[in-house]
Amino acid sequence: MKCKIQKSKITGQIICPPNKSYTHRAIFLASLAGKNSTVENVLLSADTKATIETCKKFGAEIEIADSSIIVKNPIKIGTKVPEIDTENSGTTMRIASGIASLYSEEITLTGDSSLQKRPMQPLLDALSSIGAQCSSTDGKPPIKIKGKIIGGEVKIPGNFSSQFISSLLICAPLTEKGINLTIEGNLVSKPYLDATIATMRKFGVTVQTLIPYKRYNISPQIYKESTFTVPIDFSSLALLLSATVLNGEDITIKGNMGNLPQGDEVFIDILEQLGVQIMMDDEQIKIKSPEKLKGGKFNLSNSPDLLPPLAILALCSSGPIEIFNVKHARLKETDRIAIISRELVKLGINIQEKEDGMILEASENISGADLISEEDHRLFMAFCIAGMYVGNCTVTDPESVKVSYPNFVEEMNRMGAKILVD
Ligand SMILES: O=C(O)C1=C[C@@H](OP(=O)(O)O)[C@@H](O)[C@H](O)C1
Ligand SMILES: C=C(OP(=O)(O)O)C(=O)O
Repeated sequence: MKCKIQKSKITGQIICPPNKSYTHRAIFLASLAGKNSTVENVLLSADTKATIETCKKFGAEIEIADSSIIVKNPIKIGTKVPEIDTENSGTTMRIASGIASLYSEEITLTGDSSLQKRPMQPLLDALSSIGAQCSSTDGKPPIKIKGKIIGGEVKIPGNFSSQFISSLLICAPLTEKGINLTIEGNLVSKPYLDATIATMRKFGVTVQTLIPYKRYNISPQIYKESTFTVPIDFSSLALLLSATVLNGEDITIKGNMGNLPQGDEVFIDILEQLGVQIMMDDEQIKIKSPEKLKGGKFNLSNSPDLLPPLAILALCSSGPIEIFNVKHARLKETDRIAIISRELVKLGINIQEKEDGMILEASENISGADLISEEDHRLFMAFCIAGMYVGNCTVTDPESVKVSYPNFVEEMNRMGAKILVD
């Protein structure tokens, strides 16, 4: 499928969707805690439904009521678990692998064709070092894990994905000895580790930070019942803000900002650096954009999901936008550095692709094109927003939005966008 996009302006109010990363974490931890643990304001999307289904396969009994989920009975470690399919969700696959290693029976975890290209080996090596038997084809899903891990000293490289470390942190308290974790080299996507630790704390488990982003100790503990409220998603907010900069007239974005760590909050600073004025409080955000942005250099090591919404802002920048330190964006649903470089050039943006990022500068000749989003939700949404600015575009794979922002197209059209799904 693809959609046709005409030049269009959006206006009015929009509610930012709930956070995907916190929804995943809270569902897993509520499922480990049980006893009517509740997650409120959940994001119900394909990825988070994959997490709910995964927890059910681990034996949890979960009820969905409007925008909440309630865990009636917890994950039963030790029961027979059927094959788990985490579909397109890297977060589900990585966190579920840690939980699977707590079982003595072999568990198979698989995913869709995109997930089958994403790395797992560093996590499998770490789990193997404390007693799991793991196998895979080429270090990628499908994988088989047979525990059970007993805990102890674990080392893991930090330069692929913070999700491996989140996975180890989450299963650590349920091991016999607990885990002493050392992260080797520079850790990418650091704020996601803070998000994991903050969620664990809300479910009654303490992580002892010996050296931030380097060494952690987690003693044996149990997850306690809790009620967790999910804040808005700053990665989705970044897309809405880019849409507002490029195409917005008097937009108010609403939602509970919360006070939990979210690395993608840095998009607000990035916009300010580009020359945008921000007016925000705990419940809403409005912006005022200049005719042309200033351009600048941006380190996205801690916030790789900002790459698509930032890259499209080159369309209205007078100076170049340079993005660096985000090589790990090549390991997402697609190689986002390669696909953005390949596609945005079709609109008339000059792009210099680098191993760890890119430099983008709009040419004099911006014009519509047929963009291929390779079924990557963040690329689809960013390309649509670019299409609304440029006009006369088509973008493939509108159904991919189900992963993180299921009503994105409807919401944009409600506000005045002209996105026609074929
Ligand atoms: O833990 C998480 O919720 C996530 C961590 C990040 O991945 P990496 O740590 O692999 O960079 C991010 O890109 C992803 O969208 C969600
Ligand atoms: C990379 C992403 O998620 P995941 O790793 O969970 O697939 C994303 O949402 O951009």
